[in-house]
Amino acid sequence: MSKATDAAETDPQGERAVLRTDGVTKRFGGLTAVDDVDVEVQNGEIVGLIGPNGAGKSTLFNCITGTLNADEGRVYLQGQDVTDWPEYKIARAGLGRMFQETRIFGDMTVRKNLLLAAQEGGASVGNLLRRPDDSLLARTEELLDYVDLGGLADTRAGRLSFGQQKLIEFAMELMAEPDLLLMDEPAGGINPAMLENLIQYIRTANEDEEATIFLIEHNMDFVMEIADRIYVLAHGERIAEGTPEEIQNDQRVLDAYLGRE
Ligand SMILES: Nc1ncnc2c1ncn2[C@@H]1O[C@H](COP(=O)(O)OP(=O)(O)OP(=O)(O)O)[C@@H](O)[C@H]1O
Repeated sequence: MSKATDAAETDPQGERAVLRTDGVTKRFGGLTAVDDVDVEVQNGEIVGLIGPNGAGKSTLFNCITGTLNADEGRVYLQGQDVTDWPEYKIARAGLGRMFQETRIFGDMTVRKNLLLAAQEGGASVGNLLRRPDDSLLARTEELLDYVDLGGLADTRAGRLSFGQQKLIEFAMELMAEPDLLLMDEPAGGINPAMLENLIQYIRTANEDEEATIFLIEHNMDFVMEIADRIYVLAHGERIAEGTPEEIQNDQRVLDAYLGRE
């Protein structure tokens, strides 16, 4: 491969960013669901993505993961241009995604679910080779302890509550040691009493596991408490970026939520 080709496949600007999108645009027929959006997530950050219903948040996530092809713009993961890569290859390059619904195997034990996740995750193929089985099992226990579910390793996953299943799913994602974890409404459907715990679990993973996290969230209290920085989309456009405090005091954001644009 020539030097020139190499250069074209790397991020010309944000080498330090785990994720950078440059002018990502996605249209569905006449509707521009994501309009020229730039976002950047640095290593170790927890970044929120908010906006009213239909703002384009999920579509932007889908363009990042390769579930959808952007019509315009580029997506860089760890400085590498992954825009035209298939979804599985982007996942293997270190991008994890946690959906609102869980993908747990209900008939299997919690431990088995975690071990399977380690095998599935792209980065973890290498991990499996590097890690002896014992250490993979130890890792399972460690992650279950993180989310205070250590006692449930031998329980059938289908017997757990929705909130517990979400925590298992979170632990499953961490098994693959992603460079970046995209989370789709982690607080959705979680019992309000458990929300503080969830914030703590995500923070611990961020600090101890160096998990970099980009999350869509409708629960404002939750996202304001957990995020280092927040991006706001409305009608596909990025209308604001800043700390939770800046975002809460941004008139454009208030207007967008009140439908006053
Ligand atoms: N596959 C699709 N085909 C046609 N239109 C779509 C498709 N996916 C999304 N849209 C439209 O694109 C716009 C953005 O949708 P998207 O789901 O990305 O918004 P969102 O911010 O995630 O919304 P919500 O918070 O309600 O989940 C909406 O108007 C939606 O109807």
